[in-house]
Amino acid sequence: MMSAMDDTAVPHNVINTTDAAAATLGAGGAGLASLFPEVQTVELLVAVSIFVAIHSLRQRRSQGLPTWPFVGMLPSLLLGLRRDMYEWITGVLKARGGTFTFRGPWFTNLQCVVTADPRNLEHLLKTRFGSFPKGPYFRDTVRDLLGDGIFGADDEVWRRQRKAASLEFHSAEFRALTASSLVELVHRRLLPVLAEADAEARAVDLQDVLLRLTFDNVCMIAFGVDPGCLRPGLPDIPFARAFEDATEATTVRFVTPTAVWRAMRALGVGHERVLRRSLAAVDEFAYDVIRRRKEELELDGGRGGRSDLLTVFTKMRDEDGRPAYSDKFLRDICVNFILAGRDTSSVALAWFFWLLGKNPAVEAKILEEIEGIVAARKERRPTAGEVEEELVFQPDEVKRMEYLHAALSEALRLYPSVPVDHKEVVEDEVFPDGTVLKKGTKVIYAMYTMGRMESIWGDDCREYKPERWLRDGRFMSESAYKFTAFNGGPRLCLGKDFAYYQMKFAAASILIHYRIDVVEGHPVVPKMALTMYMKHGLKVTLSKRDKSKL
Ligand code: HEM
Repeated sequence: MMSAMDDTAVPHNVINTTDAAAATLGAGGAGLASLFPEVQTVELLVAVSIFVAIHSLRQRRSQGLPTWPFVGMLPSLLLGLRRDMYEWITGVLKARGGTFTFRGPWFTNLQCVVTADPRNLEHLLKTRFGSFPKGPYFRDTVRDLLGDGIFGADDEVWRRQRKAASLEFHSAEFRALTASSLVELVHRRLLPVLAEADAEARAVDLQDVLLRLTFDNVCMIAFGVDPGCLRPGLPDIPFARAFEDATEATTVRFVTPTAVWRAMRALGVGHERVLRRSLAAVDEFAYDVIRRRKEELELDGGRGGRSDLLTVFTKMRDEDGRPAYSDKFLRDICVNFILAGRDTSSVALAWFFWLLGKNPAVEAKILEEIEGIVAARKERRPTAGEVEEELVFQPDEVKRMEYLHAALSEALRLYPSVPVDHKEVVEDEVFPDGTVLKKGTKVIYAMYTMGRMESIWGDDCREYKPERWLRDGRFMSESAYKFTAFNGGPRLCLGKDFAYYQMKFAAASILIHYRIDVVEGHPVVPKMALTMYMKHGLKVTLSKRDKSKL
Protein backbone atom coordinates (compact mmCIF):
# COMPACT_ATOMS: atom_id res chain seq x y z
CA MET A 1 0.00 0.00 0.00
CA MET A 2 2.63 2.48 1.09
CA SER A 3 5.14 3.49 -1.47
CA ALA A 4 5.82 7.10 -0.68
CA MET A 5 9.57 6.50 -0.66
CA ASP A 6 10.54 8.64 -3.62
CA ASP A 7 14.13 9.73 -4.15
CA THR A 8 13.90 12.63 -1.75
CA ALA A 9 13.07 10.13 0.99
CA VAL A 10 16.43 8.42 0.60
CA PRO A 11 18.89 9.18 3.38
CA HIS A 12 21.93 11.26 2.38
CA ASN A 13 24.17 8.28 2.87
CA VAL A 14 22.26 6.13 0.36
CA ILE A 15 23.37 6.20 -3.25
CA ASN A 16 20.34 5.48 -5.39
CA THR A 17 21.74 3.50 -8.26
CA THR A 18 18.54 1.58 -9.05
CA ASP A 19 17.05 4.08 -11.46
CA ALA A 20 20.38 4.77 -13.07
CA ALA A 21 20.96 1.06 -13.45
CA ALA A 22 17.53 0.52 -14.99
CA ALA A 23 18.13 3.36 -17.41
CA THR A 24 21.56 1.99 -18.34
CA LEU A 25 20.10 -1.47 -18.85
CA GLY A 26 17.33 -0.10 -21.05
CA ALA A 27 19.69 2.05 -23.12
CA GLY A 28 22.28 -0.72 -23.26
CA GLY A 29 19.75 -3.30 -24.45
CA ALA A 30 18.34 -1.07 -27.20
CA GLY A 31 21.83 -0.03 -28.24
CA LEU A 32 23.03 -3.63 -28.59
CA ALA A 33 20.06 -4.61 -30.72
CA SER A 34 20.39 -1.69 -33.11
CA LEU A 35 24.19 -1.74 -33.38
CA PHE A 36 24.58 -5.50 -33.70
CA PRO A 37 21.32 -6.97 -35.10
CA GLU A 38 23.02 -10.34 -35.41
CA VAL A 39 23.46 -10.62 -31.62
CA GLN A 40 21.66 -13.78 -30.51
CA THR A 41 19.31 -14.10 -27.55
CA VAL A 42 21.81 -16.22 -25.60
CA GLU A 43 24.51 -13.62 -25.96
CA LEU A 44 22.11 -10.91 -24.89
CA LEU A 45 21.23 -12.94 -21.82
CA VAL A 46 24.92 -13.42 -20.99
CA ALA A 47 25.49 -9.68 -21.34
CA VAL A 48 22.52 -8.89 -19.09
CA SER A 49 23.69 -11.46 -16.51
CA ILE A 50 27.18 -9.95 -16.43
CA PHE A 51 25.68 -6.49 -16.04
CA VAL A 52 23.43 -7.66 -13.21
CA ALA A 53 26.34 -9.42 -11.45
CA ILE A 54 28.56 -6.32 -11.68
CA HIS A 55 25.69 -4.11 -10.62
CA SER A 56 25.02 -6.38 -7.64
CA LEU A 57 28.67 -6.42 -6.58
CA ARG A 58 28.92 -2.64 -6.83
CA GLN A 59 25.76 -2.24 -4.79
CA ARG A 60 27.00 -4.68 -2.21
CA ARG A 61 30.22 -2.74 -1.86
CA SER A 62 28.58 0.68 -1.68
CA GLN A 63 25.45 -0.02 0.40
CA GLY A 64 25.72 -3.49 1.87
CA LEU A 65 22.62 -4.67 -0.01
CA PRO A 66 21.94 -5.15 -3.72
CA THR A 67 18.82 -3.45 -5.09
CA TRP A 68 17.46 -5.30 -8.13
CA PRO A 69 15.18 -3.89 -10.75
CA PHE A 70 11.52 -4.69 -10.01
CA VAL A 71 12.13 -6.91 -6.93
CA GLY A 72 14.27 -4.36 -5.05
CA MET A 73 16.01 -5.83 -2.00
CA LEU A 74 13.56 -8.72 -1.71
CA PRO A 75 16.06 -11.46 -2.72
CA SER A 76 18.38 -10.44 0.14
CA LEU A 77 15.43 -10.39 2.56
CA LEU A 78 14.35 -13.86 1.46
CA LEU A 79 17.89 -15.16 1.94
CA GLY A 80 17.88 -13.54 5.39
CA LEU A 81 14.53 -15.18 6.20
CA ARG A 82 15.95 -18.59 5.33
CA ARG A 83 18.71 -18.14 7.90
CA ASP A 84 17.90 -15.85 10.83
CA MET A 85 15.98 -12.74 9.89
CA TYR A 86 16.88 -10.80 13.07
CA GLU A 87 20.59 -11.52 12.67
CA TRP A 88 20.30 -10.54 9.02
CA ILE A 89 18.76 -7.16 9.94
CA THR A 90 21.45 -6.73 12.61
CA GLY A 91 24.24 -7.35 10.09
CA VAL A 92 22.78 -4.87 7.61
CA LEU A 93 22.14 -2.20 10.25
CA LYS A 94 25.65 -2.48 11.65
CA ALA A 95 27.16 -2.23 8.17
CA ARG A 96 25.08 0.89 7.54
CA GLY A 97 25.79 2.70 10.79
CA GLY A 98 22.42 2.00 12.43
CA THR A 99 19.84 3.01 9.79
CA PHE A 100 18.96 1.86 6.28
CA THR A 101 16.19 2.14 3.73
CA PHE A 102 14.66 -1.15 2.67
CA ARG A 103 13.35 -1.15 -0.87
CA GLY A 104 10.84 -3.90 -1.55
CA PRO A 105 9.41 -4.91 -4.93
CA TRP A 106 7.82 -2.13 -6.95
CA PHE A 107 4.09 -1.60 -6.29
CA THR A 108 4.18 -3.34 -2.89
CA ASN A 109 3.94 -1.99 0.66
CA LEU A 110 7.41 -3.33 1.51
CA GLN A 111 9.28 0.00 1.53
CA CYS A 112 10.51 1.29 4.86
CA VAL A 113 13.29 2.89 6.87
CA VAL A 114 14.81 0.55 9.47
CA THR A 115 16.71 1.99 12.43
CA ALA A 116 18.50 0.90 15.61
CA ASP A 117 19.95 4.30 16.49
CA PRO A 118 18.97 5.46 20.02
CA ARG A 119 18.94 9.10 18.85
CA ASN A 120 16.33 8.23 16.22
CA LEU A 121 14.36 6.19 18.77
CA GLU A 122 14.16 9.13 21.18
CA HIS A 123 13.11 11.37 18.29
CA LEU A 124 10.28 9.11 17.13
CA LEU A 125 9.06 7.81 20.50
CA LYS A 126 9.29 11.05 22.49
CA THR A 127 10.56 14.30 20.95
CA ARG A 128 8.40 14.14 17.80
CA PHE A 129 5.84 11.65 19.14
CA GLY A 130 2.99 13.42 17.29
CA SER A 131 4.65 12.90 13.89
CA PHE A 132 4.99 9.14 14.34
CA PRO A 133 1.59 7.55 15.08
CA LYS A 134 0.76 3.90 14.55
CA GLY A 135 -0.86 5.19 11.38
CA PRO A 136 -3.61 4.05 9.03
CA TYR A 137 -1.61 1.18 7.48
CA PHE A 138 -1.12 -0.55 10.85
CA ARG A 139 -4.65 0.21 12.02
CA ASP A 140 -6.30 -1.09 8.84
CA THR A 141 -4.21 -4.26 8.97
CA VAL A 142 -5.11 -5.10 12.58
CA ARG A 143 -8.62 -3.60 12.71
CA ASP A 144 -10.58 -6.86 12.42
CA LEU A 145 -8.81 -8.28 15.47
CA LEU A 146 -8.10 -5.19 17.57
CA GLY A 147 -10.90 -2.80 16.54
CA ASP A 148 -10.40 0.61 18.19
CA GLY A 149 -8.38 -0.82 21.08
CA ILE A 150 -5.25 0.81 22.49
CA PHE A 151 -2.72 -1.02 20.32
CA GLY A 152 -3.82 0.30 16.96
CA ALA A 153 -5.41 3.55 18.15
CA ASP A 154 -3.96 7.05 17.78
CA ASP A 155 -4.87 10.53 18.94
CA GLU A 156 -7.95 10.96 21.16
CA VAL A 157 -9.14 7.34 20.90
CA TRP A 158 -5.72 6.20 22.19
CA ARG A 159 -5.35 9.00 24.79
CA ARG A 160 -8.70 8.23 26.43
CA GLN A 161 -7.96 4.53 26.84
CA ARG A 162 -4.39 5.14 27.94
CA LYS A 163 -5.51 7.55 30.68
CA ALA A 164 -8.25 5.28 32.01
CA ALA A 165 -6.13 2.11 31.86
CA SER A 166 -3.13 3.87 33.39
CA LEU A 167 -5.22 4.94 36.41
CA GLU A 168 -6.43 1.37 36.77
CA PHE A 169 -2.96 -0.21 36.42
CA HIS A 170 -1.64 1.98 39.23
CA SER A 171 -4.53 1.40 41.62
CA ALA A 172 -4.13 -0.60 44.84
CA GLU A 173 -7.06 -2.86 43.86
CA PHE A 174 -5.41 -3.78 40.59
CA ARG A 175 -2.09 -4.54 42.27
CA ALA A 176 -3.93 -6.75 44.76
CA LEU A 177 -5.68 -8.56 41.90
CA THR A 178 -2.40 -9.20 40.05
CA ALA A 179 -0.72 -10.48 43.21
CA SER A 180 -3.59 -12.79 44.20
CA SER A 181 -4.11 -14.12 40.65
CA LEU A 182 -0.43 -15.04 40.50
CA VAL A 183 -0.46 -16.86 43.83
CA GLU A 184 -3.42 -18.89 42.57
CA LEU A 185 -1.89 -19.64 39.16
CA VAL A 186 1.67 -20.35 40.24
CA HIS A 187 0.93 -22.34 43.41
CA ARG A 188 -2.27 -24.13 42.45
CA ARG A 189 -1.54 -24.74 38.79
CA LEU A 190 2.01 -24.13 37.54
CA LEU A 191 3.89 -25.94 40.30
CA PRO A 192 1.52 -28.97 40.26
CA VAL A 193 1.94 -29.25 36.45
CA LEU A 194 5.73 -29.18 36.87
CA ALA A 195 5.53 -31.64 39.77
CA GLU A 196 3.59 -34.05 37.57
CA ALA A 197 6.23 -33.87 34.81
CA ASP A 198 8.98 -34.33 37.39
CA ALA A 199 7.24 -37.36 38.97
CA GLU A 200 6.84 -38.98 35.54
CA ALA A 201 10.43 -38.01 34.57
CA ARG A 202 8.89 -36.48 31.46
CA ALA A 203 10.29 -33.58 29.42
CA VAL A 204 7.96 -30.56 29.13
CA ASP A 205 7.81 -27.65 26.74
CA LEU A 206 8.46 -24.90 29.27
CA GLN A 207 7.57 -22.16 26.76
CA ASP A 208 4.12 -23.73 26.26
CA VAL A 209 3.58 -24.03 30.03
CA LEU A 210 4.59 -20.38 30.55
CA LEU A 211 2.36 -19.23 27.69
CA ARG A 212 -0.57 -20.95 29.37
CA LEU A 213 0.31 -19.26 32.66
CA THR A 214 0.39 -15.74 31.20
CA PHE A 215 -2.67 -16.29 29.00
CA ASP A 216 -4.76 -17.33 32.01
CA ASN A 217 -3.27 -14.50 34.05
CA VAL A 218 -3.97 -11.73 31.56
CA CYS A 219 -7.54 -13.00 31.00
CA MET A 220 -8.04 -12.82 34.76
CA ILE A 221 -6.95 -9.20 34.90
CA ALA A 222 -8.61 -8.10 31.62
CA PHE A 223 -11.91 -10.04 31.74
CA GLY A 224 -11.94 -11.30 35.32
CA VAL A 225 -12.25 -14.80 33.85
CA ASP A 226 -9.86 -17.73 34.13
CA PRO A 227 -9.85 -19.79 30.89
CA GLY A 228 -7.98 -22.68 32.57
CA CYS A 229 -5.26 -23.29 29.95
CA LEU A 230 -2.74 -24.19 32.64
CA ARG A 231 -4.07 -27.38 34.14
CA PRO A 232 -2.75 -30.93 34.44
CA GLY A 233 -2.92 -32.52 31.00
CA LEU A 234 -2.48 -29.06 29.39
CA PRO A 235 -5.88 -29.08 27.65
CA ASP A 236 -6.76 -27.36 24.40
CA ILE A 237 -8.97 -24.36 25.22
CA PRO A 238 -11.14 -23.16 22.29
CA PHE A 239 -10.92 -19.46 23.24
CA ALA A 240 -7.11 -19.61 23.58
CA ARG A 241 -6.82 -21.52 20.29
CA ALA A 242 -9.10 -19.03 18.49
CA PHE A 243 -7.10 -16.09 19.90
CA GLU A 244 -3.84 -17.65 18.74
CA ASP A 245 -5.19 -18.38 15.24
CA ALA A 246 -6.63 -14.88 14.91
CA THR A 247 -3.29 -13.32 15.90
CA GLU A 248 -1.32 -15.47 13.48
CA ALA A 249 -3.68 -14.82 10.59
CA THR A 250 -3.49 -11.07 11.30
CA THR A 251 0.32 -11.25 11.30
CA VAL A 252 0.26 -12.85 7.83
CA ARG A 253 -1.38 -9.66 6.52
CA PHE A 254 1.83 -7.72 7.23
CA VAL A 255 3.74 -9.77 4.67
CA THR A 256 0.91 -9.91 2.12
CA PRO A 257 0.24 -7.02 -0.29
CA THR A 258 -2.78 -5.11 1.02
CA ALA A 259 -4.82 -5.59 -2.15
CA VAL A 260 -4.22 -9.35 -1.98
CA TRP A 261 -5.35 -9.87 1.61
CA ARG A 262 -8.34 -7.59 1.05
CA ALA A 263 -9.36 -9.71 -1.95
CA MET A 264 -8.84 -12.90 0.08
CA ARG A 265 -10.98 -11.47 2.87
CA ALA A 266 -13.77 -10.62 0.42
CA LEU A 267 -13.63 -14.15 -0.98
CA GLY A 268 -13.18 -15.76 2.45
CA VAL A 269 -10.22 -17.89 1.41
CA GLY A 270 -6.80 -18.90 2.82
CA HIS A 271 -5.65 -17.31 6.09
CA GLU A 272 -8.52 -14.80 5.82
CA ARG A 273 -10.95 -17.70 6.18
CA VAL A 274 -9.08 -18.82 9.32
CA LEU A 275 -9.21 -15.25 10.62
CA ARG A 276 -12.95 -14.93 10.05
CA ARG A 277 -13.64 -18.23 11.82
CA SER A 278 -11.34 -17.58 14.77
CA LEU A 279 -12.61 -14.02 15.22
CA ALA A 280 -16.15 -15.36 15.44
CA ALA A 281 -15.04 -17.61 18.33
CA VAL A 282 -13.14 -14.78 20.08
CA ASP A 283 -16.17 -12.49 19.76
CA GLU A 284 -18.59 -15.11 21.00
CA PHE A 285 -16.49 -15.61 24.14
CA ALA A 286 -15.95 -11.87 24.69
CA TYR A 287 -19.58 -10.81 24.23
CA ASP A 288 -20.75 -13.62 26.48
CA VAL A 289 -18.44 -12.45 29.29
CA ILE A 290 -19.54 -8.82 28.75
CA ARG A 291 -23.23 -9.76 28.89
CA ARG A 292 -22.77 -11.78 32.08
CA ARG A 293 -20.68 -9.05 33.72
CA LYS A 294 -23.37 -6.46 32.98
CA GLU A 295 -26.02 -8.74 34.50
CA GLU A 296 -23.82 -9.26 37.56
CA LEU A 297 -23.30 -5.50 37.96
CA GLU A 298 -27.03 -4.85 37.61
CA LEU A 299 -27.77 -7.41 40.33
CA ASP A 300 -25.48 -5.81 42.87
CA GLY A 301 -26.49 -2.24 42.03
CA GLY A 302 -23.40 -1.40 39.93
CA ARG A 303 -20.95 -1.75 42.79
CA GLY A 304 -19.13 -4.89 41.59
CA GLY A 305 -16.38 -6.05 43.92
CA ARG A 306 -14.15 -7.00 41.03
CA SER A 307 -11.19 -4.90 39.84
CA ASP A 308 -10.49 -6.38 36.41
CA LEU A 309 -10.38 -4.04 33.40
CA LEU A 310 -13.75 -5.11 32.01
CA THR A 311 -15.56 -4.33 35.26
CA VAL A 312 -13.80 -0.98 35.63
CA PHE A 313 -14.54 0.12 32.06
CA THR A 314 -18.14 -1.20 32.19
CA LYS A 315 -18.83 0.89 35.29
CA MET A 316 -17.60 4.13 33.67
CA ARG A 317 -20.30 6.67 32.80
CA ASP A 318 -20.37 9.77 30.55
CA GLU A 319 -21.64 13.18 31.72
CA ASP A 320 -25.26 12.10 31.10
CA GLY A 321 -24.88 9.01 33.26
CA ARG A 322 -24.97 6.63 30.30
CA PRO A 323 -22.39 3.82 29.86
CA ALA A 324 -19.17 5.42 28.57
CA TYR A 325 -18.31 2.46 26.31
CA SER A 326 -20.32 0.29 23.91
CA ASP A 327 -20.09 -3.52 24.09
CA LYS A 328 -17.93 -3.45 20.95
CA PHE A 329 -15.51 -1.02 22.57
CA LEU A 330 -15.40 -3.11 25.77
CA ARG A 331 -14.59 -6.14 23.62
CA ASP A 332 -11.80 -4.18 21.86
CA ILE A 333 -10.29 -3.00 25.16
CA CYS A 334 -10.13 -6.52 26.59
CA VAL A 335 -8.84 -8.16 23.39
CA ASN A 336 -6.05 -5.57 23.16
CA PHE A 337 -4.90 -6.14 26.73
CA ILE A 338 -4.96 -9.88 26.24
CA LEU A 339 -2.85 -9.47 23.12
CA ALA A 340 -0.41 -7.22 25.01
CA GLY A 341 0.01 -9.51 27.97
CA ARG A 342 -0.61 -13.03 26.72
CA ASP A 343 2.83 -13.94 25.39
CA THR A 344 5.29 -11.09 26.02
CA SER A 345 6.31 -12.10 29.55
CA SER A 346 6.18 -15.84 28.84
CA VAL A 347 8.57 -15.74 25.90
CA ALA A 348 10.88 -13.46 27.92
CA LEU A 349 10.85 -16.07 30.71
CA ALA A 350 11.57 -18.88 28.22
CA TRP A 351 14.68 -17.06 26.90
CA PHE A 352 15.69 -16.28 30.49
CA PHE A 353 15.59 -19.97 31.53
CA TRP A 354 17.53 -20.93 28.41
CA LEU A 355 20.17 -18.30 29.17
CA LEU A 356 20.44 -19.55 32.78
CA GLY A 357 21.23 -23.03 31.45
CA LYS A 358 24.19 -21.53 29.61
CA ASN A 359 25.25 -19.32 32.53
CA PRO A 360 25.22 -21.39 35.75
CA ALA A 361 27.08 -18.65 37.65
CA VAL A 362 24.12 -16.31 37.08
CA GLU A 363 21.67 -18.97 38.27
CA ALA A 364 23.78 -19.48 41.43
CA LYS A 365 23.63 -15.74 42.19
CA ILE A 366 19.85 -15.66 41.73
CA LEU A 367 19.46 -18.60 44.10
CA GLU A 368 21.74 -16.93 46.62
CA GLU A 369 19.58 -13.81 46.49
CA ILE A 370 16.37 -15.81 46.95
CA GLU A 371 17.86 -17.84 49.79
CA GLY A 372 18.82 -14.58 51.52
CA ILE A 373 15.22 -13.36 51.23
CA VAL A 374 13.86 -16.67 52.57
CA ALA A 375 16.36 -16.61 55.46
CA ALA A 376 15.26 -13.07 56.35
CA ARG A 377 11.58 -14.10 56.49
CA LYS A 378 12.32 -17.00 58.80
CA GLU A 379 13.31 -14.46 61.41
CA ARG A 380 9.82 -12.92 61.20
CA ARG A 381 6.47 -14.47 62.02
CA PRO A 382 4.79 -15.96 58.92
CA THR A 383 2.36 -13.45 57.44
CA ALA A 384 -1.22 -14.24 56.46
CA GLY A 385 -0.22 -14.68 52.78
CA GLU A 386 1.97 -17.68 53.47
CA VAL A 387 -0.09 -20.76 52.81
CA GLU A 388 0.74 -23.35 55.48
CA GLU A 389 4.08 -24.97 54.67
CA GLU A 390 4.26 -23.37 51.22
CA LEU A 391 6.76 -20.69 50.41
CA VAL A 392 4.70 -17.92 48.80
CA PHE A 393 6.69 -14.80 47.97
CA GLN A 394 5.21 -11.55 49.21
CA PRO A 395 5.17 -8.37 47.06
CA ASP A 396 7.87 -6.68 49.19
CA GLU A 397 10.09 -9.75 48.81
CA VAL A 398 9.62 -9.80 45.04
CA LYS A 399 10.59 -6.14 45.01
CA ARG A 400 13.84 -6.93 46.85
CA MET A 401 14.94 -9.43 44.15
CA GLU A 402 17.23 -6.93 42.42
CA TYR A 403 19.67 -9.40 40.90
CA LEU A 404 16.75 -11.35 39.41
CA HIS A 405 15.37 -8.07 38.05
CA ALA A 406 18.75 -7.43 36.40
CA ALA A 407 18.94 -10.99 35.01
CA LEU A 408 15.47 -10.64 33.43
CA SER A 409 16.32 -7.22 31.97
CA GLU A 410 19.49 -8.67 30.51
CA ALA A 411 17.47 -11.51 28.91
CA LEU A 412 15.09 -8.91 27.45
CA ARG A 413 18.01 -6.85 26.16
CA LEU A 414 19.25 -9.83 24.13
CA TYR A 415 15.83 -11.33 23.34
CA PRO A 416 13.24 -8.52 23.44
CA SER A 417 9.72 -9.99 23.37
CA VAL A 418 8.82 -7.50 20.64
CA PRO A 419 11.90 -7.75 18.39
CA VAL A 420 10.88 -5.05 15.90
CA ASP A 421 8.17 -2.41 16.01
CA HIS A 422 6.55 -0.07 13.54
CA LYS A 423 5.46 3.58 13.09
CA GLU A 424 4.27 5.69 10.18
CA VAL A 425 5.38 9.29 9.51
CA VAL A 426 2.49 11.76 9.13
CA GLU A 427 4.59 14.73 8.04
CA ASP A 428 8.01 15.15 6.44
CA GLU A 429 10.69 14.56 9.05
CA VAL A 430 14.46 14.25 9.41
CA PHE A 431 15.99 11.83 11.90
CA PRO A 432 18.86 13.08 14.09
CA ASP A 433 21.22 10.86 12.04
CA GLY A 434 20.26 12.81 8.88
CA THR A 435 17.86 10.27 7.36
CA VAL A 436 15.12 12.11 5.46
CA LEU A 437 11.59 10.71 5.92
CA LYS A 438 8.78 11.67 3.58
CA LYS A 439 5.20 11.76 4.85
CA GLY A 440 3.75 8.25 4.73
CA THR A 441 7.09 6.46 5.18
CA LYS A 442 6.99 3.38 7.36
CA VAL A 443 9.64 3.21 10.05
CA ILE A 444 10.74 -0.06 11.65
CA TYR A 445 12.78 0.12 14.84
CA ALA A 446 14.78 -2.97 15.61
CA MET A 447 15.04 -3.70 19.35
CA TYR A 448 16.73 -7.06 18.74
CA THR A 449 19.54 -5.31 16.88
CA MET A 450 19.89 -2.60 19.52
CA GLY A 451 20.84 -5.22 22.12
CA ARG A 452 23.66 -6.35 19.82
CA MET A 453 25.23 -3.00 18.92
CA GLU A 454 28.74 -2.48 20.31
CA SER A 455 28.15 1.26 19.94
CA ILE A 456 25.28 1.02 22.49
CA TRP A 457 26.34 -1.69 24.96
CA GLY A 458 30.09 -2.08 24.42
CA ASP A 459 32.25 -4.87 23.03
CA ASP A 460 30.67 -7.49 25.33
CA CYS A 461 27.15 -6.70 24.04
CA ARG A 462 26.49 -10.32 23.01
CA GLU A 463 27.36 -11.67 26.46
CA TYR A 464 24.72 -12.35 29.10
CA LYS A 465 25.83 -10.18 32.02
CA PRO A 466 23.18 -9.09 34.54
CA GLU A 467 25.94 -7.14 36.33
CA ARG A 468 25.75 -4.43 33.68
CA TRP A 469 22.41 -3.41 35.26
CA LEU A 470 23.72 -3.16 38.83
CA ARG A 471 25.43 -0.37 40.77
CA ASP A 472 26.51 -1.36 44.29
CA GLY A 473 24.15 -4.32 44.12
CA ARG A 474 21.11 -2.17 43.26
CA PHE A 475 19.26 -2.40 39.95
CA MET A 476 19.75 0.70 37.77
CA SER A 477 17.38 1.17 34.85
CA GLU A 478 18.60 2.32 31.44
CA SER A 479 17.28 4.95 29.04
CA ALA A 480 14.18 3.64 27.24
CA TYR A 481 15.78 4.70 23.95
CA LYS A 482 18.75 2.43 24.56
CA PHE A 483 16.82 -0.45 26.19
CA THR A 484 13.62 -0.31 24.16
CA ALA A 485 12.13 -3.71 25.07
CA PHE A 486 9.16 -1.90 26.70
CA ASN A 487 8.96 0.89 24.13
CA GLY A 488 9.40 4.45 25.39
CA GLY A 489 7.86 7.92 25.60
CA PRO A 490 4.08 8.36 25.93
CA ARG A 491 3.48 4.82 24.59
CA LEU A 492 5.76 3.10 27.09
CA CYS A 493 4.37 -0.37 27.88
CA LEU A 494 1.51 0.02 30.34
CA GLY A 495 2.09 -3.42 31.77
CA LYS A 496 5.82 -3.02 32.48
CA ASP A 497 5.63 -3.09 36.29
CA PHE A 498 3.07 -5.87 36.24
CA ALA A 499 5.21 -7.87 33.77
CA TYR A 500 8.31 -7.60 35.99
CA TYR A 501 6.29 -8.65 39.03
CA GLN A 502 4.79 -11.58 37.15
CA MET A 503 8.13 -12.72 35.71
CA LYS A 504 9.99 -12.38 39.02
CA PHE A 505 7.29 -14.15 41.00
CA ALA A 506 7.08 -17.05 38.52
CA ALA A 507 10.86 -17.35 38.00
CA ALA A 508 11.70 -17.30 41.72
CA SER A 509 8.93 -19.81 42.53
CA ILE A 510 10.13 -22.21 39.82
CA LEU A 511 13.83 -21.82 40.64
CA ILE A 512 13.52 -22.57 44.34
CA HIS A 513 11.65 -25.78 43.57
CA TYR A 514 13.39 -27.07 40.44
CA ARG A 515 16.60 -27.22 38.55
CA ILE A 516 15.79 -26.79 34.86
CA ASP A 517 17.85 -28.54 32.17
CA VAL A 518 17.26 -27.98 28.48
CA VAL A 519 16.99 -31.36 26.73
CA GLU A 520 20.28 -32.08 24.99
CA GLY A 521 20.23 -31.31 21.29
CA HIS A 522 16.93 -29.39 21.49
CA PRO A 523 17.16 -26.66 18.82
CA VAL A 524 16.54 -23.15 20.15
CA VAL A 525 15.98 -20.50 17.47
CA PRO A 526 13.64 -17.51 17.26
CA LYS A 527 10.43 -17.78 15.28
CA MET A 528 9.52 -15.09 12.74
CA ALA A 529 6.49 -13.54 14.42
CA LEU A 530 5.44 -10.29 16.05
CA THR A 531 6.54 -11.78 19.38
CA MET A 532 9.92 -13.43 19.91
CA TYR A 533 8.79 -17.04 20.36
CA MET A 534 11.23 -19.92 20.36
CA LYS A 535 10.42 -21.71 17.11
CA HIS A 536 10.53 -25.23 18.59
CA GLY A 537 9.53 -24.32 22.14
CA LEU A 538 11.84 -25.08 25.07
CA LYS A 539 11.97 -28.77 25.94
CA VAL A 540 13.30 -29.16 29.49
CA THR A 541 13.59 -31.73 32.24
CA LEU A 542 13.13 -30.86 35.89
CA SER A 543 14.85 -32.06 39.03
CA LYS A 544 13.69 -31.18 42.52
CA ARG A 545 15.99 -29.00 44.57
CA ASP A 546 17.01 -29.87 48.08
CA LYS A 547 14.67 -27.56 49.99
CA SER A 548 16.33 -28.26 53.34
CA LYS A 549 18.82 -25.56 52.36
CA LEU A 550 16.04 -22.96 52.25
C1 HEM B 1 8.03 -8.78 29.20
C2 HEM B 1 6.80 -8.36 29.02
C3 HEM B 1 6.40 -7.22 28.12
C4 HEM B 1 7.11 -6.58 27.16
C5 HEM B 1 8.54 -6.82 26.71
C6 HEM B 1 6.23 -5.57 26.60
C7 HEM B 1 6.58 -4.71 25.57
C8 HEM B 1 5.74 -3.76 25.03
C9 HEM B 1 6.04 -2.97 23.88
C10 HEM B 1 7.31 -3.05 23.05
C11 HEM B 1 4.99 -2.16 23.65
C12 HEM B 1 4.81 -1.17 22.50
C13 HEM B 1 4.02 -1.85 21.43
C14 HEM B 1 3.59 -0.93 20.35
O1 HEM B 1 3.18 0.20 20.62
O2 HEM B 1 3.65 -1.36 19.20
C15 HEM B 1 4.01 -2.43 24.67
C16 HEM B 1 2.81 -1.77 24.77
C17 HEM B 1 1.85 -2.13 25.65
N1 HEM B 1 1.93 -3.10 26.62
FE1 HEM B 1 3.52 -4.27 27.01
N2 HEM B 1 5.02 -5.63 27.22
C18 HEM B 1 5.08 -6.62 28.16
C19 HEM B 1 4.06 -7.04 28.98
C20 HEM B 1 2.83 -6.44 29.06
C21 HEM B 1 1.76 -6.89 29.90
C22 HEM B 1 1.84 -8.10 30.82
C23 HEM B 1 0.72 -6.05 29.68
C24 HEM B 1 -0.66 -6.03 30.26
C25 HEM B 1 -1.24 -6.89 30.93
C26 HEM B 1 1.14 -5.08 28.71
C27 HEM B 1 0.37 -4.04 28.25
C28 HEM B 1 0.73 -3.16 27.25
C29 HEM B 1 -0.17 -2.17 26.69
C30 HEM B 1 -1.60 -1.91 27.09
C31 HEM B 1 0.54 -1.51 25.69
C32 HEM B 1 0.04 -0.40 24.78
C33 HEM B 1 0.48 0.93 25.31
C34 HEM B 1 0.08 2.08 24.43
O3 HEM B 1 0.02 1.92 23.21
O4 HEM B 1 -0.17 3.15 24.98
N3 HEM B 1 2.43 -5.34 28.36
N4 HEM B 1 4.49 -3.41 25.50
